[in-house]
Amino acid sequence: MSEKQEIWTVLKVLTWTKGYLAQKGVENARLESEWLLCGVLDLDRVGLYLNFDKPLTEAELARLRGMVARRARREPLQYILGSQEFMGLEFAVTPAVLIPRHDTEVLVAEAVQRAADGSRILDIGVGSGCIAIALAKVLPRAEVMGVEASPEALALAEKNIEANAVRVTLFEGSLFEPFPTERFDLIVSNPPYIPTVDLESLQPEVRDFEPRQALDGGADGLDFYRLITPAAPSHLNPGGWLLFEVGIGQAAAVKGLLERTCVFTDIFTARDPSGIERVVGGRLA
Ligand SMILES: C[S@@+](CC[C@H](N)C(=O)[O-])C[C@H]1O[C@@H](n2cnc3c(N)ncnc32)[C@H](O)[C@@H]1O
Repeated sequence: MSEKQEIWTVLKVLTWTKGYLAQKGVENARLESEWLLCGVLDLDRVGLYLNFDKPLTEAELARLRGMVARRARREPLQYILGSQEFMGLEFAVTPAVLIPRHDTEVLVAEAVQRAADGSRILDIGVGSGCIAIALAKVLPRAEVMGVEASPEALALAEKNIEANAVRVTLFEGSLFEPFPTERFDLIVSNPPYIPTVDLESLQPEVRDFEPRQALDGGADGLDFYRLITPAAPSHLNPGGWLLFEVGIGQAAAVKGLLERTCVFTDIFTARDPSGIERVVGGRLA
């Protein structure tokens, strides 16, 4: 987009942006360009299509240029636009939190099936708050709590709780630290689970922008499952459930961790829409 007096219509900008982002290695460059333009013009995609002939103002072009430059550096679209949809809810996101993934909706769905409306629920590693907030929305009488080690993530999760008008209580700390004697009916966690050696080969959007603290699961990616699983029984009510999201190829190992405690029954795995075993859970006997 040069500075000279050219008329930059929505369609022309869209075509240019798509080509530029594709050249920079951005997948789905056309769709992402549409989302960026929607963000700048405050339109939905239908509105964008209906305004293909509309020229952008200088201010709109300047704003778009900034956003396109960020995306070309492979910053995730969601950080640029500042939000991500999850379970039909809107979540503010910043580089302080992992961007909620649709695969994580499987964990929420499995949790909802096992919770009662009055359940006491703990989400370990709340991040943006997507899991805890979705659970509180579906189970409005549940007592939902979340623990998070990052104060910046906690501050954002608080905003998302308010914006989604749910009741979730947050605690700063590591794993069960804020709850020495508390027991829950359901403990859920999508912990960091990327093996440390794999971090450098992640796509740039993840490797260079999402928080390490949300990704690094230790040498084999299983550190958090090893910490949480043996500690969970003393924080669960009898019959209470422990449910994890797991990374690709980790389900068998995490299932093994639950089995080795000898106190979990009804151990199960659940697949995401791509057929990958994404959730592992068990019930305290
Ligand atoms: C994979 S992210 C999941 C975030 C969110 N629950 C989601 O599903 O999108 C893991 C989260 O755990 C947090 N975390 C890392 N170590 C922790 C610890 N020791 N105690 C509590 N939270 C921790 C990270 O800061 C991050 O927000």
